Amino acid sequence: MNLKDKIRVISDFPEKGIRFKDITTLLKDGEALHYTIDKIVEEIKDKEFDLIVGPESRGFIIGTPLAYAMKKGFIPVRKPGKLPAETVKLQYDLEYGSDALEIHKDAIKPGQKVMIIDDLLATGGTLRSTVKLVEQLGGEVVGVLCLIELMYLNGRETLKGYDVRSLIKYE
Ligand SMILES: O=P(O)(O)OC[C@H]1O[C@H](OP(=O)(O)OP(=O)(O)O)[C@H](O)[C@@H]1O
Ligand SMILES: Nc1ncnc2[nH]cnc12
Repeated sequence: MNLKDKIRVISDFPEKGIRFKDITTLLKDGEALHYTIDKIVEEIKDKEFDLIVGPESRGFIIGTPLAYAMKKGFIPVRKPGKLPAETVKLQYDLEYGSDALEIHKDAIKPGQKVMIIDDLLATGGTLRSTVKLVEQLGGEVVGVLCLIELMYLNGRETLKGYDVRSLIKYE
């Protein structure tokens, strides 16, 4: 299956000049969704880790079924004000705009091994912040996996030294 064919590209959303990679067309296709999660499992099965961490909101969509398939716990990293217990917070820049992310302080025990998952790597701001939040709690990031990588934005430059993998690349 060619997963790129399942992704819809929408020009000038949410701003002029952005070519938005819309995964809802992949998600609504049961075969494609199943195949996607299986492919990610295959891609990271050489890694040993305790937890999967995913940023809101599309990181939840990919990260939770993956955690289920691999029998790992899932930790949500959320936009500010959403998590109910004590958190640590980080500000970051995006391809369009800026935002902040939070994680529960007690989500990860020092020394636990973490795989970070998201749907898409653009500038790398989101995943870089997610890495920092995990490390602030003493977690060890063993890898970063994104379904889609926008190569032209060089997001992996912000993640130098980490094992960054992606399934679908846009040049
Ligand atoms: O590499 P970056 O430049 O940080 O961009 C990538 C992030 O942008 C999108 O999320 P967004 O913040 O739009 O939130 P959403 O998942 O709730 O739509 C996408 O799901 C990634 O998390
Ligand atoms: N071009 C893009 N398409 C979809 N999601 C994104 N998040 C950041 N940039 C994006």
